[in-house]
Amino acid sequence: RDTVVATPAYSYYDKEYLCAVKIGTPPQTLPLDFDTGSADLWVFSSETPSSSVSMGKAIYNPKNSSTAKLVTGATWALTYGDGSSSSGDVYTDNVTIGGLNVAAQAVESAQKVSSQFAGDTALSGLLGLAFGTANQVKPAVKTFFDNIRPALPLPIFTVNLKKGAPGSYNFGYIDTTQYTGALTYTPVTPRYSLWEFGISGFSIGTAIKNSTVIDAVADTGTSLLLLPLSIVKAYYAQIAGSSYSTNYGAYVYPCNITPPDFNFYIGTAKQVVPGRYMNYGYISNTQCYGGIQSQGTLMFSLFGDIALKAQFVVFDASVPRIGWANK
Ligand SMILES: Cc1cc(CN)n(C)n1
Repeated sequence: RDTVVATPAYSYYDKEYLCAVKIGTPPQTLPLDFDTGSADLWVFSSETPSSSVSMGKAIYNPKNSSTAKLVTGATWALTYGDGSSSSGDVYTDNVTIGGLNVAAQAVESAQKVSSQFAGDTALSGLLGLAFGTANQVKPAVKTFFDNIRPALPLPIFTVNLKKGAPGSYNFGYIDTTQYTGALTYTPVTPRYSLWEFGISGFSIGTAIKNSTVIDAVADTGTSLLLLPLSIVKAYYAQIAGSSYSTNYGAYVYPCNITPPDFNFYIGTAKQVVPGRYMNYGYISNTQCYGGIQSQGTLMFSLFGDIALKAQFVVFDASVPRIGWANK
């Protein structure tokens, strides 16, 4: 069964989830951040300035791989929603995830990385799982999922991230033991080549449902749950002692309080993000960084890891559609 373990890095607050990916011959294993919010597979490599490569970080060295081939003239450059960036050139090489192997997968080698990546001692790159039309290589290359898709029994992958514990990405099948209740599907509109879907409403704690359609993107590469400011304000209004910290540019709350659940609705199905999942880390002895924050000027809400770790999610490219279940 083609599954790969997703281990939380900085597991106190689950900043990101990393999966072991084997690249080259003989295989070089790198921990990559699987990101449904982007479509490039890029890695720290022997071409990355050593000043940007933290001690002990696994890198890809194409010179040590008998199956590596430079893609002459191909280049890439990425800037993510949080302002981080990277760029470089491109090789093809053997890439294996779980039991799945792609012989000539485009592997984007970083010749430049921004300070956020240089300062991240855990990850060795990203593996994009958004739609291939978002790939930033010139000329464009295929994502791992697009390459492996014809070999899968079903054109899907599932995401089962967990709070402070390893979860899993499964390719081509649904493990029905990974969730409770029913899976509820809703269409995906890949307007921006992203896994963009509509939720039919939300509720805070035990309050009744607010029926309002919200445009959202499921993004495993984003740590938080980013929502419209009006909803964020209504949420923190339920937490005595919470406030907006201009210092952090974020809502914070007293760590000794368990926040209310945040519930979102897929059709009529209620999907729960438990309040105990909302602690994104201590910023002092008493104040904690909230897992729900404002989406600001973004044209959609971002359902990042704070929401995803409470759910079992099916990313189904056949329609496309996305399926949600509590667990
Ligand atoms: C590195 C990275 C990935 C993502 C989500 N797609 N962000 C916001 N930053």
